[in-house]
Amino acid sequence: MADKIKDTKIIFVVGGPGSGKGTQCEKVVAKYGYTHLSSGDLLRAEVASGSERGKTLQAIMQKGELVPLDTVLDMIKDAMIAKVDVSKGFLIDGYPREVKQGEEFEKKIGAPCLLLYIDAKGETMVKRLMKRGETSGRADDNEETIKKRLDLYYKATEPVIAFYSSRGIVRKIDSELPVDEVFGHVAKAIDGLK
Ligand SMILES: Nc1ncnc2c1ncn2[C@H]1C[C@H](O)[C@@H](COP(=O)(O)OP(=O)(O)O)O1
Ligand SMILES: [Mg+2]
Repeated sequence: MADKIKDTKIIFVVGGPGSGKGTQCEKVVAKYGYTHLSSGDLLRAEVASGSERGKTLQAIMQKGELVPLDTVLDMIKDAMIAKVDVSKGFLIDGYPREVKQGEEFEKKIGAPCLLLYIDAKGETMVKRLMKRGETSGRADDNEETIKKRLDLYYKATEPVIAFYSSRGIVRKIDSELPVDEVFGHVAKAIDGLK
């Protein structure tokens, strides 16, 4: 795993809930053929499977809390292993949620070459999530859980950005702009990779 991963780009996509991570990742997949792994989507798939593990996860996610570190990391790692032979790069969307998750990822998988920091204002994220909640069917897209997710984002995830900034791999993307303009900046950051 470690050997194969060495030649594959790993990009962390970090931002608050509703900032537009998933939207931008889809566009990166279309243009660059990277593999998009959303930690939230992986977890929701586990919930949908109806497994015992899924039931435990659902209760945690419904409260807007973080699921245990090892669970998410194992799921991401399995998904990466499944794709490593055919993948030009990996977009790790919504992970790390806290500095410790980043450290564990690097120990078990590898180092990111870029962190895309998808940045939107708190009020913008709430607005987008409330709108998404009308159709997403996501148990956590409701006002009460959104508030908890935002609080946790500011407390746990913003330190992740500071942590990787010191390494010089963070590109801050203004996600208040229209989707295509945001993507213009995302593409520039990816094109800048060696
Ligand atoms: N730049 C942008 N302008 C307007 N709406 C946007 C946007 N980026 C995303 N959205 C919309 C699409 C979704 O309904 C909602 C949340 O986007 P998302 O990609 O699902 O966010 P995330 O994956 O970060 O939670 O906001
Ligand atoms: Mg998402």
